[in-house]
Amino acid sequence: MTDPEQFHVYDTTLRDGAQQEGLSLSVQDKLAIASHLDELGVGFIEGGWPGAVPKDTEFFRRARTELNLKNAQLAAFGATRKAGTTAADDPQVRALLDAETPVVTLVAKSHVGHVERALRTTLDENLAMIADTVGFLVGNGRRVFVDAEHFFDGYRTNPAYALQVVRTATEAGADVVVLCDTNGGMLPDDVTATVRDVLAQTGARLGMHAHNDTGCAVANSVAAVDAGATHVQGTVNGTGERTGNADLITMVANLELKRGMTVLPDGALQEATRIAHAVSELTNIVPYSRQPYVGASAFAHKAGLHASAIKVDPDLYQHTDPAHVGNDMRLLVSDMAGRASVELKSRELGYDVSGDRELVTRVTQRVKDLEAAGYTFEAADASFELLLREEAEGRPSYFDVESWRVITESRPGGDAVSEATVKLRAGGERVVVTGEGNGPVNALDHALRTAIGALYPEIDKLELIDFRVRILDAAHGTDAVTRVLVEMTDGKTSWETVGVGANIIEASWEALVDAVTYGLLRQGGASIS
Ligand SMILES: CC(=O)SCCNC(=O)CCNC(=O)[C@H](O)C(C)(C)COP(=O)(O)OP(=O)(O)OC[C@H]1O[C@@H](n2cnc3c(N)ncnc32)[C@H](O)[C@@H]1OP(=O)(O)O
Ligand SMILES: CC(=O)C(=O)O
Repeated sequence: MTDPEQFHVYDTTLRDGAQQEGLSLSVQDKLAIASHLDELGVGFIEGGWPGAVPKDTEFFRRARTELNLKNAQLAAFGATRKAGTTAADDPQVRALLDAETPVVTLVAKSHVGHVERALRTTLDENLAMIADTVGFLVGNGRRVFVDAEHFFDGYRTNPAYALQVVRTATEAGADVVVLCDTNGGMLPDDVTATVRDVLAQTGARLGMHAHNDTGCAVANSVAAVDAGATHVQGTVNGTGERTGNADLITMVANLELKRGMTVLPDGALQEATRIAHAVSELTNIVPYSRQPYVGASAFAHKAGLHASAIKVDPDLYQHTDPAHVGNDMRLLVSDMAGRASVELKSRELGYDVSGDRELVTRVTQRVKDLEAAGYTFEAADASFELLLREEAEGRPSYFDVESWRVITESRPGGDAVSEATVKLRAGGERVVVTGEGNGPVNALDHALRTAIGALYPEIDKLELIDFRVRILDAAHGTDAVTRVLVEMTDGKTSWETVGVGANIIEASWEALVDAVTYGLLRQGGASIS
């Protein structure tokens, strides 16, 4: 790895990332996220604004004893002192010292319009606030980074003043002046030109803090590095105020894999997918499947022609090896599949069908026909696997359904209840059972479990965890064809199946029977119907 001092990866998930609408992190969440960030190997973790946000004050207090950081240093974030006072007398500056972090990052105004209208002070007093606050913190043993807020807009409006801010901060002892695209309106060429200029005119160590309002936060950060910045700020998964901050993971992956830099400890980038998902869990944000590098779809291939080239060499349709970021290639089978897609998907599921061209052609055609009728296999691997087995060697059969029936009754003053009757043959016996439930699918599930439970006790381990219904032809109203996807788990892993029918219960039953059949197959139960 490059000396972490020469290039700073600075994470602000816990501060600017937490400024995202809808996100509220507890102190415990923040401590857990900080541990993940440290594992990712970032050099600095900005924990929050002590003295302004009570949870952040508490975070720094607990971090002293509860965090055992191996790679990162903690940074406390805050503002320059108030106008007309001194840093030593400003309680918010004191709170930064009280956080007891090795690093303090100060936000400072660098745009004349903001000094005059938001801070409502003079340009000279703003420079004095910067010099005094940086000097006071450095004098108290802190390493100081200065976030020059609205720098790029400020540089356009009054470049001389923006440069004065950079010089003032540096002369007062700031290690890095971070140029902030606070409103996120920049494009990469603006950033490159500005960073080059500022570097040439000040010689200061520069960093970049980008927001994503033009969709260019990562590109702007890379452009800043290309122009000479040696400190980048971002948030895991790109959370942050408005449209978010530069996604730190995309940014470091680009720097390592596209620019050939080594900005994380050896092997850390391979943990990126796991850590991005762990942070999604802790922030309670559903992972974004199309997220570059680490999203579930980042290396998922759907088009048949892509699959046919990938069969020869995955690099033909991938910009990098997913293993570099701990992700996996996936093949999706759908109506856009060709034989190569079916062959590679089968291999992914553990079946080598490469020698059986006829089988592959048959399966491909059935997938296309079924998709035309409303099925979708890309989200239902288990149904695809059952179809493959059916074509290859016959469907595993644990029970043969003769018929089913379900009624739903509404009783005055109570909730509606459903009762299902299922007739089937299993283990050489004909079984007729009933089951009750709070809805028709629940009642059918109970009846099926009762019918085969004695023969296949492993069914107890199987649990339905998700049930999604989609109307395929909404123009038909209640006549429309329905698609049901169900997800089942055995506690270790989960699988999805699909059912389609004009009747919602028929579609659900088909998906349920597939899910149970696949579950029994996974449990290794002998097929004895
Ligand atoms: C670009 C960024 O994302 S920076 C990070 C922003 N983060 C946050 O704002 C989250 C935490 N913020 C807070 O808890 C509160 O807003 C506080 C404690 C900072 C300030 O709260 P309050 O004193 O109640 O005032 P309010 O939120 O209305 O802000 C206005 C005050 O901040 C001052 N101010 C505004 N921007 C800055 C700045 N960059 N540096 C210093 N002071 C500033 C204004 O001059 C005004 O001060 P005044 O009341 O003395 O005139
Ligand atoms: C400092 C900061 O968060 C910004 O300027 O966007």
